[in-house]
Amino acid sequence: MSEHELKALRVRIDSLDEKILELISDRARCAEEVARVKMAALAEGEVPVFYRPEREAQVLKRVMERNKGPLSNEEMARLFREVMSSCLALENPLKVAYLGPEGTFTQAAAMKHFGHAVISKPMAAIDEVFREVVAGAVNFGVVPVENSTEGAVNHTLDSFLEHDMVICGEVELRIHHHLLIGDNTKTDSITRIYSHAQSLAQCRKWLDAHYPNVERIAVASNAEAAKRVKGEWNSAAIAGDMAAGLYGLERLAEKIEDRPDNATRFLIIGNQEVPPTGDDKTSVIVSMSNRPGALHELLVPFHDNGIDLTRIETRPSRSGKWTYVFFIDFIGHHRDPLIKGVLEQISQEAVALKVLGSYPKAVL
Ligand SMILES: O=C(O)C(=O)C[C@]1(C(=O)O)C=C[C@@H](O)C=C1
Repeated sequence: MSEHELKALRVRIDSLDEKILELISDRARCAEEVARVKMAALAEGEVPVFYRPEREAQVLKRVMERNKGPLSNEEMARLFREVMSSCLALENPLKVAYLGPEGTFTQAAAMKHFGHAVISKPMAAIDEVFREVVAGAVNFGVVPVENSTEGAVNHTLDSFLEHDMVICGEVELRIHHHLLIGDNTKTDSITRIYSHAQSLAQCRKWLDAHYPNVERIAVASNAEAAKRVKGEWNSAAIAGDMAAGLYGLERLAEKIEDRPDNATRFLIIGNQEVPPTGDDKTSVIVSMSNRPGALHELLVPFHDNGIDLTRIETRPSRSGKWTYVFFIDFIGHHRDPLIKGVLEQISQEAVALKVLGSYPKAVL
């Protein structure tokens, strides 16, 4: 390509950027107007709701449907995600707590869901994320709930039994683990590998094949593992891109997870009910009496009404030894008449039924 051609293309890019800049500013001014309208419509004592996950899901879906390339739908939606995040911050910046410390996959999930224009607060444990939301110190919390290789995150499920919380959204994140080392690491003398227990489990086969005799040490988070490696010459960590970047570590081996489709699902918890979008999921907790056929009775109404169950998990209940509660996720919104009917049917048979929330299916 000649210098002349390159120059001409850059002039075109500059002119397009000016237009994009103007359009983004117009959009931001529109969001400011939206905030004004929302405030004006408030009844006395009513609290304004600036964040509208159902609307955000619609905006992102529309972008993906209309996108003609060359950028992929996901890439384009990510750009709009950030534009919307900045527009919302103009209306009212959100405070979001997540399972920290900085550099965890949960932080990456929080950024994927809310964009970067939020005030984020790392918490030391899942239960603390719940408490922070209950106390009203933040608007929303982000916690992991299941991994495609290792299954349920029991701390999160159990926290729902203790706190009254609304699930306002879900995020799915592809999890890629790397073996990370610091500037001082002697690669032929590695005697210990740090990571979170779930990540060690997700890379078990790779570790058996490549580092069979190296001690595996479970620590509180992948970010904590990365932090430790910085000060030790004989250790490595298993963690993701965010932790590697944060602590300036090098990738000795990339994408070492045993399953290439390894993914984790996270939930957004808050106090805000989310209206239907037409493409929603609902999560409920049900406890049944301990008698033969109880689980069958619970599942029949879903089957009879053709409702798609996406997940069912059992946890010990807090009310007695060998009694259980079921966490069930299914497609639909609890305000849909069909779902309403099914939930009424179930509550007649159940000891207790609690709707944890209906929320838009993950868009990205
Ligand atoms: O439509 C709204 O209610 C807005 O506040 C605007 C907007 C946006 O930028 O599109 C911003 C924040 C909301 O979470 C949803 C959408």
